[in-house]
Amino acid sequence: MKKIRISAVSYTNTTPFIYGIQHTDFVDKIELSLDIPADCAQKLIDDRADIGLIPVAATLNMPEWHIVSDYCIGANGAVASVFIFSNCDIHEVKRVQLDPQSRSSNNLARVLLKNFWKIDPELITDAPDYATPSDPYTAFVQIGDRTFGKAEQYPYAYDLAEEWQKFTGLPFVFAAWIANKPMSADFVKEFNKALKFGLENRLSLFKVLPHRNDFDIEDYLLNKIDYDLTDKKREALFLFLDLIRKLDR
Ligand SMILES: C=C(O[C@@H]1C=C(C(=O)O)C=C[C@H]1O)C(=O)O
Repeated sequence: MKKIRISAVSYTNTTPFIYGIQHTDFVDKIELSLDIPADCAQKLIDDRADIGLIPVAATLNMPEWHIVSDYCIGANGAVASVFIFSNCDIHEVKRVQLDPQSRSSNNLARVLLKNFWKIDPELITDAPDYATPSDPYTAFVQIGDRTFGKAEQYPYAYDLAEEWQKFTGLPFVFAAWIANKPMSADFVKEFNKALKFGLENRLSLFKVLPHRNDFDIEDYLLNKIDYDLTDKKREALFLFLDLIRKLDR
């Protein structure tokens, strides 16, 4: 039988899922690749993968997509790894550099700038001085492991899941397991079982993950990343997609 091709995010927040996939029989049925979020999305769009843990914002560029799991990369309040880092208050920011690895959080930043903070700074993609702007009024979006330990290094660090919750009262979904074609109910059931196994064994995973003095990885994977794709998170996902569609209007 042809193996299902799965592309997952290469960040620490995905390691419980990878652990589950690699420690169950499910591993024999699939071909797994680890990619940055923007590439997970592109592989699914180009049909170089069948399922991806993809940034939800990328679904706006897909003619067909199906959520194939009860789990996601989400947060209920602060997520601790998605920020706008700035040297001045957000209301004084003149330019925002976007993160080349992100699709969801760049759009979340745009949604919040327009609708919550009600400001209109210039947005910069692929800045040559990305993440090290010398101009004090230039802030930057950053996601994933590269943010670990950085919140204390900047006078202003806006956690975008926390700001989204202040704005909407809702949790947030950054990435979900999405297929570009229908998957059988049996496959989905087995997939969920493997992911659940990984989540239930996070304590075993901590024994092999590298320890950091400047960031509490255990707290991050147990309490900050919220993996259940609940009804409230689905509501947030569709509201987010709607707000992105309205951005340029
Ligand atoms: C919370 C996070 O969610 C990530 C954010 C994404 C994005 O902004 O496109 C995509 C995948 C997620 O892994 C994170 O990695 O820090």
